[in-house]
Amino acid sequence: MNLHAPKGIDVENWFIECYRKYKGHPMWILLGLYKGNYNKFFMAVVFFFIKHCPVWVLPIITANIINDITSGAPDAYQHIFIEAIIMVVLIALNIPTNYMYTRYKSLATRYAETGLRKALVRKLQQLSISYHKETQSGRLQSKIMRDVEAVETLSTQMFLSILNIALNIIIALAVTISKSMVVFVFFLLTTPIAALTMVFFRNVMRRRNTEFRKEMEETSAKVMEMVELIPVTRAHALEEEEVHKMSGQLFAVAEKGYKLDIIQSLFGSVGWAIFQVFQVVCLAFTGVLALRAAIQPGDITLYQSYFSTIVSQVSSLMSLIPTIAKGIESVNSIGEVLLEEDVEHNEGKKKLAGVHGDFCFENVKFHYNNTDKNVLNDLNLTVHQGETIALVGESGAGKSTILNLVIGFNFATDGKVLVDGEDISRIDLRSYRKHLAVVPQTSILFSGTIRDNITYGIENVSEEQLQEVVKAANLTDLIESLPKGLDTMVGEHGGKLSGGQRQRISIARALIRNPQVIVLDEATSALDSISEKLIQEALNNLTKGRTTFIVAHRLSTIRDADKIAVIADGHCVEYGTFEELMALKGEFYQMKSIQS
Ligand SMILES: Nc1ncnc2c1ncn2[C@@H]1O[C@H](COP(=O)(O)OP(=O)(O)OP(=O)(O)O)[C@@H](O)[C@H]1O
Repeated sequence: MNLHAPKGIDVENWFIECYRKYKGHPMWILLGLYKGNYNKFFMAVVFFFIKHCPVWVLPIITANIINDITSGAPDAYQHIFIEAIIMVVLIALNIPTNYMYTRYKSLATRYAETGLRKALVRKLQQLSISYHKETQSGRLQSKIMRDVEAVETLSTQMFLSILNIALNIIIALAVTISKSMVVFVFFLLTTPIAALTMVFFRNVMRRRNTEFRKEMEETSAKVMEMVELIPVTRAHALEEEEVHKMSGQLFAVAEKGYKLDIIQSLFGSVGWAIFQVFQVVCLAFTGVLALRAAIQPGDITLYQSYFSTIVSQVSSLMSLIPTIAKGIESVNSIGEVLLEEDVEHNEGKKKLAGVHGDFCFENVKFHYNNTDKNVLNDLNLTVHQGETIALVGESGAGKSTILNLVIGFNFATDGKVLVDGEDISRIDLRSYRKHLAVVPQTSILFSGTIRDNITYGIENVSEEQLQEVVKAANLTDLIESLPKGLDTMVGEHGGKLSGGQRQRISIARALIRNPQVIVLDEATSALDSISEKLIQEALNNLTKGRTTFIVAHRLSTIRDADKIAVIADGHCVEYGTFEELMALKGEFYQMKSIQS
């Protein structure tokens, strides 16, 4: 395939620059997206012109042939023969030129489409985690797929459909002017009325169609709900009531459908009839002109055909308006992401060759962007290399927020978080995170094999290394019980595995990176004692000798931790070992008593 980047252009950066440069001018942006591809568009236009020739030439040749017949000239046979040959050649040319037209058009638009999607994908990878938390993933997905497609449609409409329409109209009018000024004026007067009438009827039908579609969508949602509710309905013996409720909805759809059928048939036939009446008026008008010898009889078919072309092209042009509006909306919607400034900046910051694992929170204050309320308030905490610190506290106390500061997803709004004495906000986070592993509360697996999920992002992992990690994460029994072992597909989001198994794969993923720092948000879901033991052993292997931050829920984790920090009101209210805090008989002691 010849789908390659235009020479000398860094497409992804250019797209962002283009959006910045032409902000607020979607049509310029649209043009800019095709930089480097204009020659392909030009070629597409040339081939389009050739391929489309028969449409314009056929009415002329038909008229000429009729005129030849009616004139009874001696060389009429010869003329008919030559004109037929010209027509056949033009028709035959349509096949190769159509191929060339599609090829050039597709190469230009598909490349821009892919480039735009790639620029969006890269931008999503750069945007801050806060941005992603605040933005619905469905909306972002729709921008990458649907909006880019709408932009592609818009380009095709703007550069080719409109060109097609314009050429059709211009050529029809030009030929008409060259042959008869009277018919040209007739066209000018009647076409707008005919086209507007057609658009009016088309729009009414489209509106009715939309209403019907919405009713259908609502019905389908209700059917889904009914099916999901069947066990509850059955348990309460409410089957008849449900059938009654559903049948009301089904009749409502049927009624809307009936009205739609009637209106469509009525408006469809009225629209058709009006158009035909205009055609008849045109026929009668040109017929009278032919009778008065103002035009040749054969030209009647030519004008009939051009009149029909012009009216349908003008109404198509009007129908394009909603698609164009939707496309412009999509150009802007993509810009919202490409121009978003909430990105992680690493350029020029200190790159870390290694991480020792000492952390220090100095008077850290933190509030989320969308609120002024401090979640962390003068938090002070020191964690030494190799220590495991368990963060405990009530729900909403700020434990996960602390983990986010350790990962560098968020930064202190006041105070400092130091990593090996270096302010984390001055560190190139990509270099820092190479030495960090995160085990989230809900293990995130992707559809692929267990092996892919464990080695995610790491190349050249030896089989011995992998086996070691599998053993340390307590996965040996699970892997051996599967016919395909490590190469078993885990299903979408690891759906074929249990929660405990997914968690151990997450732990193995962390282990294989051999990190110096571990960030662990323990799962809150209850596990049976065997599962809990397997995970605890795996965790012990993982955290050994590494600085570990744990949001702890399990008694065993809290006991094993080197230090426990009790978080309340945004700061650390108690700090010490399990025994020390129990002896203190303070907040931690109370929490433990309630849990017990
Ligand atoms: N993105 C956000 N925007 C605004 N407020 C947030 C955001 N994320 C968390 N918060 C708020 O910050 C506070 C601390 O949340 P955090 O998730 O750190 O608590 P937690 O101690 O981890 O709670 P849990 O144990 O329930 O997970 C809560 O009041 C929460 O509502």
